[in-house]
Order: sequence, then C-alpha cells, then structure tokens
Amino acid sequence: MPSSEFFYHCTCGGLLDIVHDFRGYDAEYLKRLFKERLSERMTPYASGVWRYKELIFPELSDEHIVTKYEGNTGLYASELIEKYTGLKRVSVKAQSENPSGSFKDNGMTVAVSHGKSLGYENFTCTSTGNTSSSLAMYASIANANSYVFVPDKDISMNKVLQTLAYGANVFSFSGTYDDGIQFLEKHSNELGLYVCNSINPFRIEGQKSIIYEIAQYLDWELPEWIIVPGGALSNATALGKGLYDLYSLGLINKIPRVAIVQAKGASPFHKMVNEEKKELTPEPFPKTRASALNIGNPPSWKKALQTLKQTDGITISVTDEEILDAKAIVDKSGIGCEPASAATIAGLRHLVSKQIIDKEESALCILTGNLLKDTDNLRYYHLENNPCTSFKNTIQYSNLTLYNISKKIIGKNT
Ligand SMILES: N[C@@H](CCOP(=O)(O)O)C(=O)O
Repeated sequence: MPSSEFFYHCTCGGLLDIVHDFRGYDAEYLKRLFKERLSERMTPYASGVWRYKELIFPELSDEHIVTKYEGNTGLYASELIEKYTGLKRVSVKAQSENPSGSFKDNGMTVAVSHGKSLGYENFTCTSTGNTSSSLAMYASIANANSYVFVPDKDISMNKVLQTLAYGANVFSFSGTYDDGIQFLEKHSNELGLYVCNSINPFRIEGQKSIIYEIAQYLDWELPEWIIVPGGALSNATALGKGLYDLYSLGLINKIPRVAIVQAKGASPFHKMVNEEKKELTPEPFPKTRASALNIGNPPSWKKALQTLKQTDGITISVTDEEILDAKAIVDKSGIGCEPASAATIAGLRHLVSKQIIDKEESALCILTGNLLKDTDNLRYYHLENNPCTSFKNTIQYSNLTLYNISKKIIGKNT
C-alpha cells in the first residue's frame, strides 16, 4: 500500500514543480563528480540520468532506484542533415537509443523509482505509445503492475504492441490523450494508481538529464540553439528547467535559445505564442501523422512558456509532409528516428531558410524516438506514397534476371 496519496496539481490549478536547494554545490566539484561517474558500470550511477542524481532527486536512497542504465545516448553530426538544414554546425542527440526507444525513459526511471519508494505497486499513464512503452518496461523491472490508457486511433500500433509485450494491462478508449489525462486526474487516487505522465513533476526532473548529458559531452559549452518537438511539452519544460539549473550552478555560462516545433495539425501552443494570446485554446481534434504529437491540450504549456521566456525562445509549426521528408533524411543518415523527432529537423530547415537562425550559428536537435516505433509511416512513405521505389515489385527469381537488374541500378548509382 502506498504511504500517501500523490497529487500533481497545486491548489492554484497549475502543475506542481520540484524546487531544489542547490546552495553549497560547487561547479568544479560537480563537473569532477559527473566525470568520475562516466566509468561506473552496472551501478545506478552508470545511468545517464542517475549520474546527475544530486540535481534530480538527491533525497532518494539508492535501494529504491529502478534503472535500465538509460540515457548515455549518442550525439551525432551528419553531412546529409547539414545539407538539408543549410546549417554547417548541426548535431542531433539520439534519445531514440534509450532502452525502450524514446526519451521518456529519462523521466520514467525517476517517476517509477519515486512511486516505488512511496510503496505503490500499481502504475498508470495515458499515452500515444512512447510513455506507455517506457512505463510498462520500468514497471516490469520493478515487479509492479502497469495500467495503460491508449486512444483507439491516430497512434502507432508498434508502440501499443511494445507496451503489451512488456506486460502492461492496456485499455483502448475512444478519445484523445487529453481525455485520458482528464480521466487520470479525476480517478487515479481513488483507484490507487501512481500516474507516470509528465503532469508528474518527477518525470520532468528525470528529463532534465538530457540537457545535462549534452552539456557534459560538449565540455559544458552548448550550441546557440536547441530544437525540440512540442506535443505534451514536457520535453521543452525539462529542457528549460535543466538549462536554468546548469546556468545557476555555473556549469554553463550562456543559455542557448530554444525552438519548439509543433506539427501543423496539432499546434495549439504555437498558435497561442504566435497570436500573442495569454491562454492556450485547446484543439479538440488534433491530427498529425507524427502521432506522438497528437495532443490538443498540452498539460505543461505554462511551464513551456516559462522555457521560452528564460531562453528567448521561439515556436514554429511544420506540415506532415515536411516532417516525413526530414525523417527520410535522418533515417538515410543512418541515425534514424520516428516522425515526431524529425519535426525538429524540418523546423530547423524552415528557421534557417527564413534567416531566423543564421547559417553561421550552431544548433542541436533532440530526436525523441526510434525509427522502428512507427512502421506505418515507413510503409506509407517508402512504399505507398513513393511510386519510384525499387523495392515495390518483387522480381521473379533467376540468377541472371537479378544480376541484370542489379547491375543496371548499381550502375546508375555509381
Ligand atoms: N507522446 C506522448 C504523449 C505525452 O505523454 P507525457 O508522457 O508527456 O504525459 C506519449 O508517448 O504518450
């Protein structure tokens, strides 16, 4: 039985936030500590999240940590991406290399560890698929149960199957992610469920590690721009909070500008910022092929707005076509990502072409999910939508036929 109920909202109606007292921490000491931990193996500190425990959840005792050594993901540069975006200095952080294939693991390890430390055995979330896969994986590692609510359309089946495979109890419902959040806000305590969506502030604390890791890899000097996709806006929220931590601790001496990219069909936050409105108007029917961004009422919009203010940030929206074209570039570069992640590359291309980002500036895009998370879009782009693909028609087997056809194609490519 949990030792207490856990609430996510403040009495003012806003989401709760975790405030740390970092007084007494010295930047040089922290740099040394985080560097030493890079050589940890098979201890919680080998995790790219728990390496930074002092800045995330210092009070948690190590025995409660539920980890799969998440984080430690690659930072890559690619000529193809440079050419496509028009920027010479661009890199990507592949959060897609996390154990369940998305950036959600950075936050989920912290939320599930916190829930376990309170005595919870039943964990829940509503999800378009990445959050649920991540939760299901950590709940199983923690010998706990997961109960997951997924919309019955406009999500990726691969993610639902991954969630089921990790052993979650999956409830499919007719409605959106936003309806699912409302349901959990109302009933989770009564059902004894610990909510692992990003309305839970411990998720945000864990996700801050993404920017900590980037800063450490880059020797505490960040690029001029960081680009993130915007759906529920937890990514942008954690990015802003993490940047503020790094700056106030003296670990970095300049805060990069943040660009949040939404899909046109689900862009309530971008519209609000663009139209200089004070409140977000929810979109009841969000619709984009980048299903992880199918969110019309992002719970963290107020926190994400804070990120924009603190970083002199901007927002932009891109079409599904732009997203899928950008994704094809990321995939072809050998890095690979799911559609939502590629919104960052599409957005960057746009911002460079409009000269909002100067060609001489540097940028880093956060890729949130793995290429195999969404094979429907791969099929759509490479097989259904593309009449020229050489994989489309099966060739009747004969050594000579295959030889002649391949010789013709290889000859054309060399
Ligand atoms: N794309 C997300 C939706 C947002 O979830 P949350 O974890 O930020 O609450 C998903 O994978 O479900």
